[in-house]
Amino acid sequence: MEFTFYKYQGTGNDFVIIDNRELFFPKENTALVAKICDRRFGVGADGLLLLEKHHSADFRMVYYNSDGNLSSMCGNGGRCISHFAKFLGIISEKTTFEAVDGMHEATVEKDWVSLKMNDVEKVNVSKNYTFLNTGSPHHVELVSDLKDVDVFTSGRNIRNKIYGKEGANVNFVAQNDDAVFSVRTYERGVEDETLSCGTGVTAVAIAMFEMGKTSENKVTLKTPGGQLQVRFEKDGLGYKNVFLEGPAKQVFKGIWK
Ligand SMILES: N[C@@H](CCC[C@H](N)C(=O)O)C(=O)O
Repeated sequence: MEFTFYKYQGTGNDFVIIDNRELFFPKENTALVAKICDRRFGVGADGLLLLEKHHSADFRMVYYNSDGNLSSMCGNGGRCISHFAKFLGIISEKTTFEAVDGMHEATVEKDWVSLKMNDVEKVNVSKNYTFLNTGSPHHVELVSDLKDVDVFTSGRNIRNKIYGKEGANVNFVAQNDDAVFSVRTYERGVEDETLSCGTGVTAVAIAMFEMGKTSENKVTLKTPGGQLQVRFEKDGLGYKNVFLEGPAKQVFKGIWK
């Protein structure tokens, strides 16, 4: 099977994106998705995104983790696919699209994408960590030695021992300044540390506000792959008008054979 694909990265979280408006892609073929995402036998990516037609919105986003399975919302993927929709001429600057967790709005200005995330209903703060869902489930834990954390081993243990079969993504965080945090994330479905996670940094920003670590509602998140901004409004027990903002880039185009 031969088809054109595009490779994108958003702060180092990388994706293969395919224009599937003609519905040619075999969506049930998880082995093919995993092979495309394999860094030695395929293109290599943290995930694969399909752009499809939608009856009322600009497009639909279908997201697979690199293990080949469909998953929950991907924030950096949402920013990259919005950039791709502009590249295809489906949208100009602003878009509304549907993802697995519902409708999203985004604005694309050159290689900078602002993505509206879903409202967060509640944040569970416990003694050693905070858990919340920003479209995907996230464990957030403050650490004193971020650069020395074994993200793979500790992240995998937490993902499996606390969250069981369904799992969760695990974010380790250090505070740099009042509204600046560094984050390293173990991603479920990639089963490794990635260079950045959009729903993860969104979860970190909100968790830090909820825990009283910052009083700012616009937070800078530094990841190993680059810098993102998250802004939000507190709304009762939850959060609304949550925006994830940062760079997204098309890095190459290829033919899968
Ligand atoms: N990289 C993503 C998160 C993708 C989903 C996650 N791996 C999961 O299965 O929960 C992001 O940028 O949000």
